[in-house]
Amino acid sequence: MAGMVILSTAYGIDVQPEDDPHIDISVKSLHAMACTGNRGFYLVNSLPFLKYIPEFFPGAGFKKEAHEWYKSVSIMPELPYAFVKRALAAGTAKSSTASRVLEEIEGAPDADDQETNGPLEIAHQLSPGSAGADTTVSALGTFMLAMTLYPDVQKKAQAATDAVVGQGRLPDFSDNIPYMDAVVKEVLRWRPVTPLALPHAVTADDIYNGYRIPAGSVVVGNTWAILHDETTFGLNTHEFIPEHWLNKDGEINTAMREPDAAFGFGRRICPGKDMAQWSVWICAVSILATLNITKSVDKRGAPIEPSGEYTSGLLCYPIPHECDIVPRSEAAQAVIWNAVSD
Ligand code: HEM
Repeated sequence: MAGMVILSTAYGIDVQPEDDPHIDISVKSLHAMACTGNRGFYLVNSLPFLKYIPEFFPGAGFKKEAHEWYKSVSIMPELPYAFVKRALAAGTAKSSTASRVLEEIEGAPDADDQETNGPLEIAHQLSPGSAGADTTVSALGTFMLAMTLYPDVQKKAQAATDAVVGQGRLPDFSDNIPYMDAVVKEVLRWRPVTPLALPHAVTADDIYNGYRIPAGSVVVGNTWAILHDETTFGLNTHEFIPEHWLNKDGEINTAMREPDAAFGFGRRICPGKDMAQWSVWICAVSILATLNITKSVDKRGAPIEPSGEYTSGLLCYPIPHECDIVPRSEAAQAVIWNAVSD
């Protein structure tokens, strides 16, 4: 779903339900980024001369991986770019970010300037749209985990949703449900998708807390620490508590420090952050309006506890867990059937 929304908005691509080449290549590339994005994950990050050792050398397995991953990461921007170019030429392109950018560039006076508008450069600038797919999937996985582990939060969120939406329809973006806004923010805070954000480089010499940071140094924003800081969020930051984001009137507290820390920092902050939060919001609120999520039970009737474990890397995903998902009522079931048959 996340990949479909992003590829359709960014490139006007209708994703195939199965074995879609754009999704496949994004999954492979994002896996590569997840494995390599954290600074220091590979020894070659700290000892750059290691990149010159031959591939057959003991301990040089990273070079083989790099070769494989390089292929997917290079194709990822080119594939959807070629799709849009073909569609524009054939007059079949749907309106998308890429089609609009390309049309604009083609009409510009310096359209032939390969230095600034080379196809690959454009493709690379557009490509990170795929960055949103896996990150959104991870956040939705965390949402399902939180709902399984925190039934009281689930009930509260359902009550808040019912009070606005009622029983006979699915929620939509016009529904103002601050508690659900807080649930989404808490999903991104409790288990941030990129706990160490993305490494940045310092552009000019700097001094911070008495430490000299020369230009060019790599700095890593500790998203996890920022989002678990009790001086900002109050107590129990290791628990899933949407109230961390609410003021005493039950509205989103707009005075929070670094409310978007889950999306990185500075000029390179995630440009898809609004789309991401609204994508997670509409999924979460639609799920809670119609379905109950509970822990599965084993043969003896004992609840199966989710491990709560995550993968490690640049992007972290919850390890899949068992849970039971059932319609909340016959009315909810009818709403689901109507939505599916539309
Ligand atoms: C829950 C979902 C998401 C999370 C947690 C997330 C998080 C991040 C983070 C931490 C960064 C690095 C920022 C930095 O360097 O400081 C980033 C970059 C980026 N994200 Fe997202 N993201 C999400 C969804 C999306 C979506 C939906 C899109 C696009 C539709 C998107 C597009 C991008 C792009 C293009 C960049 C690179 C920006 C740059 O380097 O200038 N992301 N994201």
